[in-house]
Amino acid sequence: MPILLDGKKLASEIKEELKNKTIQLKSAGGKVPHLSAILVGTDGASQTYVNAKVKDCEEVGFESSKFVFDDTITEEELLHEVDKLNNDDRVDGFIVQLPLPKHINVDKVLSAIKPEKDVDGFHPVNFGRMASNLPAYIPATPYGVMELLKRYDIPTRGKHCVVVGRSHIVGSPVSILMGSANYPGDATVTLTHRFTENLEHYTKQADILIVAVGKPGLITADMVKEGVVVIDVGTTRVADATKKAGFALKGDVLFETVAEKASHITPVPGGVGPMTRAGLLMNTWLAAKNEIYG
Ligand SMILES: Nc1nc2c(c(=O)[nH]1)N[C@@H](CN(C=O)c1ccc(C(=O)N[C@@H](CCC(=O)O)C(=O)O)cc1)CN2
Repeated sequence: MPILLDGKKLASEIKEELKNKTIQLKSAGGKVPHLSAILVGTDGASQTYVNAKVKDCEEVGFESSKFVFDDTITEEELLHEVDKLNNDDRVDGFIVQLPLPKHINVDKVLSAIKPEKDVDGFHPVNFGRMASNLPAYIPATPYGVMELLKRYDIPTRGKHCVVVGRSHIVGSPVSILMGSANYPGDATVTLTHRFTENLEHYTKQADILIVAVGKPGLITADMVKEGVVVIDVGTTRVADATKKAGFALKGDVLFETVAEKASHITPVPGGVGPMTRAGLLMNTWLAAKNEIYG
Protein backbone atom coordinates (compact mmCIF):
# COMPACT_ATOMS: atom_id res chain seq x y z
CA MET A 1 0.00 0.00 0.00
CA PRO A 2 1.34 3.47 -0.81
CA ILE A 3 1.70 6.27 1.72
CA LEU A 4 -1.24 8.63 1.26
CA LEU A 5 -0.06 12.26 1.03
CA ASP A 6 -2.79 13.74 3.17
CA GLY A 7 -3.14 17.38 2.06
CA LYS A 8 -6.20 17.93 4.20
CA LYS A 9 -4.35 17.01 7.39
CA LEU A 10 -1.23 18.99 6.46
CA ALA A 11 -3.28 22.04 5.50
CA SER A 12 -4.98 22.02 8.89
CA GLU A 13 -1.57 21.80 10.57
CA ILE A 14 -0.37 24.81 8.53
CA LYS A 15 -3.56 26.69 9.41
CA GLU A 16 -3.01 25.94 13.09
CA GLU A 17 0.54 27.32 12.81
CA LEU A 18 -0.73 30.49 11.11
CA LYS A 19 -3.50 30.87 13.65
CA ASN A 20 -0.99 30.78 16.52
CA LYS A 21 1.31 33.25 14.77
CA THR A 22 -1.66 35.59 14.18
CA ILE A 23 -2.66 35.43 17.85
CA GLN A 24 0.92 36.36 18.82
CA LEU A 25 1.02 39.17 16.25
CA LYS A 26 -2.29 40.53 17.49
CA SER A 27 -1.26 40.44 21.14
CA ALA A 28 1.93 42.32 20.22
CA GLY A 29 -0.28 45.04 18.69
CA GLY A 30 0.52 44.11 15.06
CA LYS A 31 -1.83 44.45 12.11
CA VAL A 32 -3.70 41.26 11.24
CA PRO A 33 -3.15 40.09 7.59
CA HIS A 34 -5.95 41.05 5.21
CA LEU A 35 -6.71 39.09 2.01
CA SER A 36 -9.15 40.31 -0.65
CA ALA A 37 -10.66 38.27 -3.44
CA ILE A 38 -12.26 39.42 -6.68
CA LEU A 39 -14.78 37.03 -8.20
CA VAL A 40 -16.32 37.64 -11.61
CA GLY A 41 -19.42 35.69 -12.70
CA THR A 42 -21.33 32.77 -11.25
CA ASP A 43 -19.17 29.73 -11.99
CA GLY A 44 -20.03 27.22 -9.22
CA ALA A 45 -16.49 25.95 -8.66
CA SER A 46 -15.04 29.48 -8.51
CA GLN A 47 -17.70 30.50 -5.98
CA THR A 48 -16.83 27.45 -3.87
CA TYR A 49 -13.10 28.24 -3.95
CA VAL A 50 -13.49 31.93 -3.11
CA ASN A 51 -15.88 31.17 -0.26
CA ALA A 52 -13.44 28.57 1.03
CA LYS A 53 -10.60 31.13 0.92
CA VAL A 54 -12.69 33.59 2.96
CA LYS A 55 -13.53 30.83 5.46
CA ASP A 56 -9.84 29.88 5.75
CA CYS A 57 -9.03 33.50 6.61
CA GLU A 58 -11.68 33.48 9.35
CA GLU A 59 -10.28 30.23 10.74
CA VAL A 60 -6.72 31.56 11.09
CA GLY A 61 -7.79 35.01 12.30
CA PHE A 62 -6.98 36.94 9.11
CA GLU A 63 -9.29 39.65 7.83
CA SER A 64 -10.78 39.18 4.39
CA SER A 65 -13.03 40.90 1.89
CA LYS A 66 -14.77 39.57 -1.20
CA PHE A 67 -15.79 41.60 -4.26
CA VAL A 68 -18.24 39.91 -6.59
CA PHE A 69 -19.02 41.26 -10.06
CA ASP A 70 -21.40 40.27 -12.79
CA ASP A 71 -19.78 38.59 -15.80
CA THR A 72 -20.80 41.60 -17.90
CA ILE A 73 -18.15 43.72 -16.14
CA THR A 74 -15.86 45.35 -18.71
CA GLU A 75 -12.10 44.94 -18.70
CA GLU A 76 -11.71 48.62 -17.92
CA GLU A 77 -14.08 48.38 -14.93
CA LEU A 78 -12.23 45.33 -13.62
CA LEU A 79 -8.87 47.07 -14.00
CA HIS A 80 -10.32 49.93 -11.98
CA GLU A 81 -11.30 47.48 -9.20
CA VAL A 82 -7.78 46.04 -9.23
CA ASP A 83 -6.37 49.52 -8.91
CA LYS A 84 -8.61 50.27 -5.93
CA LEU A 85 -7.19 47.24 -4.10
CA ASN A 86 -3.62 48.13 -5.17
CA ASN A 87 -4.10 51.44 -3.38
CA ASP A 88 -6.02 50.23 -0.34
CA ASP A 89 -3.56 50.20 2.57
CA ARG A 90 -5.82 47.95 4.64
CA VAL A 91 -5.34 45.14 2.10
CA ASP A 92 -2.04 43.22 2.24
CA GLY A 93 -2.71 40.96 -0.71
CA PHE A 94 -5.45 40.08 -3.17
CA ILE A 95 -6.38 37.60 -5.86
CA VAL A 96 -8.54 37.64 -8.96
CA GLN A 97 -10.23 34.25 -9.12
CA LEU A 98 -9.68 32.43 -12.44
CA PRO A 99 -11.05 31.72 -14.96
CA LEU A 100 -12.28 35.12 -16.10
CA PRO A 101 -14.93 35.62 -18.80
CA LYS A 102 -13.57 35.41 -22.36
CA HIS A 103 -13.98 39.12 -23.14
CA ILE A 104 -11.42 40.00 -20.45
CA ASN A 105 -7.69 39.84 -21.15
CA VAL A 106 -6.42 37.76 -18.21
CA ASP A 107 -2.77 38.70 -18.71
CA LYS A 108 -3.65 42.39 -18.65
CA VAL A 109 -5.60 42.02 -15.40
CA LEU A 110 -2.95 39.89 -13.66
CA SER A 111 -0.20 42.28 -14.76
CA ALA A 112 -2.16 45.19 -13.27
CA ILE A 113 -1.87 43.75 -9.74
CA LYS A 114 0.95 45.33 -7.73
CA PRO A 115 3.65 42.61 -7.43
CA GLU A 116 3.87 43.36 -3.68
CA LYS A 117 0.18 42.43 -3.28
CA ASP A 118 0.14 39.56 -5.80
CA VAL A 119 -0.37 36.70 -3.32
CA ASP A 120 -1.35 34.39 -6.21
CA GLY A 121 2.15 34.87 -7.64
CA PHE A 122 0.81 35.25 -11.19
CA HIS A 123 2.37 38.65 -11.99
CA PRO A 124 5.26 38.44 -14.49
CA VAL A 125 7.53 40.12 -11.92
CA ASN A 126 6.87 37.38 -9.36
CA PHE A 127 7.14 34.69 -12.01
CA GLY A 128 10.48 36.11 -13.18
CA ARG A 129 11.79 36.43 -9.63
CA MET A 130 10.76 32.84 -8.87
CA ALA A 131 12.53 31.63 -12.05
CA SER A 132 15.63 33.60 -10.99
CA ASN A 133 15.56 31.98 -7.54
CA LEU A 134 14.89 35.36 -5.89
CA PRO A 135 12.32 35.88 -3.11
CA ALA A 136 8.88 35.90 -4.78
CA TYR A 137 5.26 35.00 -4.23
CA ILE A 138 4.98 31.47 -5.54
CA PRO A 139 1.59 30.48 -7.00
CA ALA A 140 -0.52 28.79 -4.34
CA THR A 141 -0.78 25.32 -5.90
CA PRO A 142 2.96 24.90 -6.59
CA TYR A 143 3.61 26.30 -3.10
CA GLY A 144 1.24 23.68 -1.70
CA VAL A 145 2.90 20.88 -3.71
CA MET A 146 6.37 21.94 -2.48
CA GLU A 147 5.14 22.02 1.13
CA LEU A 148 3.58 18.56 0.71
CA LEU A 149 6.89 17.10 -0.58
CA LYS A 150 8.84 18.87 2.16
CA ARG A 151 6.62 17.89 5.07
CA TYR A 152 6.56 14.24 3.92
CA ASP A 153 10.38 14.29 3.51
CA ILE A 154 10.23 13.11 -0.08
CA PRO A 155 13.75 13.13 -1.58
CA THR A 156 13.88 15.20 -4.78
CA ARG A 157 17.60 15.83 -5.47
CA GLY A 158 18.69 14.05 -8.64
CA LYS A 159 15.27 12.44 -9.07
CA HIS A 160 13.49 12.52 -12.41
CA CYS A 161 10.39 14.67 -12.00
CA VAL A 162 7.94 14.50 -14.88
CA VAL A 163 5.33 17.26 -14.98
CA VAL A 164 2.26 16.79 -17.15
CA GLY A 165 0.65 20.10 -18.16
CA ARG A 166 2.34 23.48 -18.66
CA SER A 167 -0.26 25.92 -17.30
CA HIS A 168 0.79 29.25 -15.90
CA ILE A 169 -0.94 28.35 -12.61
CA VAL A 170 0.65 24.95 -11.97
CA GLY A 171 2.70 23.01 -14.55
CA SER A 172 5.10 25.72 -15.62
CA PRO A 173 5.92 27.10 -12.13
CA VAL A 174 6.11 23.65 -10.52
CA SER A 175 8.61 22.53 -13.18
CA ILE A 176 10.77 25.59 -12.43
CA LEU A 177 10.63 24.97 -8.67
CA MET A 178 11.44 21.26 -8.98
CA GLY A 179 14.48 22.10 -11.10
CA SER A 180 15.68 24.93 -8.87
CA ALA A 181 18.66 24.78 -6.52
CA ASN A 182 16.57 24.31 -3.35
CA TYR A 183 14.82 21.59 -1.44
CA PRO A 184 12.34 20.45 -2.71
CA GLY A 185 14.08 20.83 -6.04
CA ASP A 186 17.42 19.85 -7.60
CA ALA A 187 15.43 17.36 -9.66
CA THR A 188 15.90 16.58 -13.34
CA VAL A 189 12.69 17.88 -14.82
CA THR A 190 10.76 16.90 -17.93
CA LEU A 191 7.81 19.17 -18.75
CA THR A 192 5.24 17.50 -20.97
CA HIS A 193 2.13 19.04 -22.54
CA ARG A 194 -0.69 18.51 -25.02
CA PHE A 195 1.69 18.17 -27.97
CA THR A 196 4.03 15.71 -26.27
CA GLU A 197 4.21 12.58 -28.41
CA ASN A 198 4.16 9.23 -26.61
CA LEU A 199 3.37 10.66 -23.16
CA GLU A 200 3.81 7.32 -21.43
CA HIS A 201 7.44 7.15 -22.63
CA TYR A 202 8.10 10.03 -20.20
CA THR A 203 5.66 9.21 -17.40
CA LYS A 204 7.15 5.69 -17.11
CA GLN A 205 10.53 7.26 -16.30
CA ALA A 206 9.18 9.46 -13.50
CA ASP A 207 10.43 9.07 -9.93
CA ILE A 208 8.05 11.93 -9.11
CA LEU A 209 5.03 12.47 -11.34
CA ILE A 210 3.09 15.75 -11.07
CA VAL A 211 -0.07 15.85 -13.17
CA ALA A 212 -2.02 19.08 -13.71
CA VAL A 213 -4.14 18.79 -16.83
CA GLY A 214 -7.80 18.55 -15.85
CA LYS A 215 -8.49 15.29 -17.74
CA PRO A 216 -9.96 12.70 -15.35
CA GLY A 217 -8.18 9.36 -15.42
CA LEU A 218 -5.50 10.47 -17.93
CA ILE A 219 -2.74 8.59 -16.07
CA THR A 220 -3.26 4.85 -15.83
CA ALA A 221 -1.22 2.15 -14.06
CA ASP A 222 0.56 1.04 -17.25
CA MET A 223 1.98 4.59 -17.61
CA VAL A 224 3.96 4.61 -14.33
CA LYS A 225 6.82 2.64 -12.79
CA GLU A 226 6.85 0.88 -9.41
CA GLY A 227 7.65 3.19 -6.49
CA VAL A 228 6.68 6.44 -8.18
CA VAL A 229 5.59 9.43 -6.07
CA VAL A 230 2.33 10.71 -7.60
CA ILE A 231 1.02 14.24 -7.13
CA ASP A 232 -2.41 14.63 -8.71
CA VAL A 233 -3.41 18.27 -9.14
CA GLY A 234 -6.54 17.59 -11.22
CA THR A 235 -9.94 18.34 -9.68
CA THR A 236 -12.59 18.01 -12.36
CA ARG A 237 -16.27 18.03 -11.46
CA VAL A 238 -17.91 15.03 -13.16
CA ALA A 239 -21.72 14.67 -13.11
CA ASP A 240 -22.76 11.97 -10.62
CA ALA A 241 -26.42 11.60 -9.67
CA THR A 242 -25.53 9.40 -6.67
CA LYS A 243 -23.77 12.36 -4.99
CA LYS A 244 -25.66 14.98 -2.98
CA ALA A 245 -23.86 17.78 -4.85
CA GLY A 246 -24.74 16.16 -8.20
CA PHE A 247 -21.06 15.72 -9.11
CA ALA A 248 -17.96 13.86 -8.05
CA LEU A 249 -14.43 15.31 -8.02
CA LYS A 250 -12.05 13.38 -10.24
CA GLY A 251 -8.28 13.63 -10.40
CA ASP A 252 -6.12 13.24 -13.50
CA VAL A 253 -4.80 9.94 -12.14
CA LEU A 254 -6.77 6.69 -12.05
CA PHE A 255 -6.24 6.37 -8.31
CA GLU A 256 -7.22 2.76 -7.59
CA THR A 257 -4.78 1.09 -9.98
CA VAL A 258 -1.96 3.67 -9.97
CA ALA A 259 -1.92 3.52 -6.14
CA GLU A 260 -0.97 -0.19 -6.39
CA LYS A 261 2.36 0.80 -8.00
CA ALA A 262 3.05 4.10 -6.21
CA SER A 263 5.16 4.58 -3.07
CA HIS A 264 3.28 7.82 -2.25
CA ILE A 265 0.15 9.32 -3.78
CA THR A 266 -2.20 12.26 -3.23
CA PRO A 267 -5.95 11.57 -3.07
CA VAL A 268 -8.60 13.69 -4.83
CA PRO A 269 -10.26 15.31 -2.99
CA GLY A 270 -8.10 15.92 0.08
CA GLY A 271 -4.67 16.12 -1.55
CA VAL A 272 -3.37 19.15 -3.42
CA GLY A 273 -6.63 21.19 -3.23
CA PRO A 274 -6.46 21.97 0.52
CA MET A 275 -2.70 22.64 0.14
CA THR A 276 -3.50 25.27 -2.52
CA ARG A 277 -5.63 27.07 0.02
CA ALA A 278 -2.86 26.76 2.62
CA GLY A 279 -0.39 28.16 0.07
CA LEU A 280 -2.51 31.27 -0.36
CA LEU A 281 -2.70 31.80 3.39
CA MET A 282 1.09 31.44 3.70
CA ASN A 283 1.57 34.04 0.92
CA THR A 284 -0.89 36.39 2.64
CA TRP A 285 1.08 36.07 5.86
CA LEU A 286 4.31 36.92 3.97
CA ALA A 287 2.60 39.92 2.31
CA ALA A 288 1.42 41.30 5.64
CA LYS A 289 4.90 40.94 7.10
CA ASN A 290 6.56 42.43 3.98
CA GLU A 291 8.75 39.37 3.89
CA ILE A 292 9.16 39.19 0.11
CA TYR A 293 9.57 42.81 -0.93
CA GLY A 294 10.82 44.07 2.42
N1 LIG B 1 -6.83 33.17 -8.67
C1 LIG B 1 -6.76 31.83 -8.71
N2 LIG B 1 -7.63 31.15 -9.44
C2 LIG B 1 -7.53 29.78 -9.48
C3 LIG B 1 -6.54 29.10 -8.73
C4 LIG B 1 -5.64 29.88 -7.96
O1 LIG B 1 -4.70 29.35 -7.29
N3 LIG B 1 -5.78 31.24 -7.97
N4 LIG B 1 -6.52 27.71 -8.68
C5 LIG B 1 -7.65 26.95 -9.17
C6 LIG B 1 -8.78 26.77 -8.17
N5 LIG B 1 -8.42 26.78 -6.74
C7 LIG B 1 -8.08 27.94 -6.16
O2 LIG B 1 -8.54 29.00 -6.49
C8 LIG B 1 -8.66 25.64 -5.91
C9 LIG B 1 -8.93 24.41 -6.40
C10 LIG B 1 -9.25 23.34 -5.54
C11 LIG B 1 -9.30 23.56 -4.18
C12 LIG B 1 -9.72 22.52 -3.20
O3 LIG B 1 -9.67 22.74 -2.01
N6 LIG B 1 -10.18 21.37 -3.65
C13 LIG B 1 -10.71 20.38 -2.76
C14 LIG B 1 -12.13 20.03 -3.16
C15 LIG B 1 -13.04 21.20 -3.12
C16 LIG B 1 -14.40 20.89 -3.76
O4 LIG B 1 -15.18 20.19 -3.12
O5 LIG B 1 -14.67 21.36 -4.88
C17 LIG B 1 -9.83 19.15 -2.82
O6 LIG B 1 -9.15 18.92 -3.83
O7 LIG B 1 -9.86 18.40 -1.84
C18 LIG B 1 -9.02 24.81 -3.69
C19 LIG B 1 -8.70 25.85 -4.54
C20 LIG B 1 -8.26 27.65 -10.39
N7 LIG B 1 -8.43 29.05 -10.20
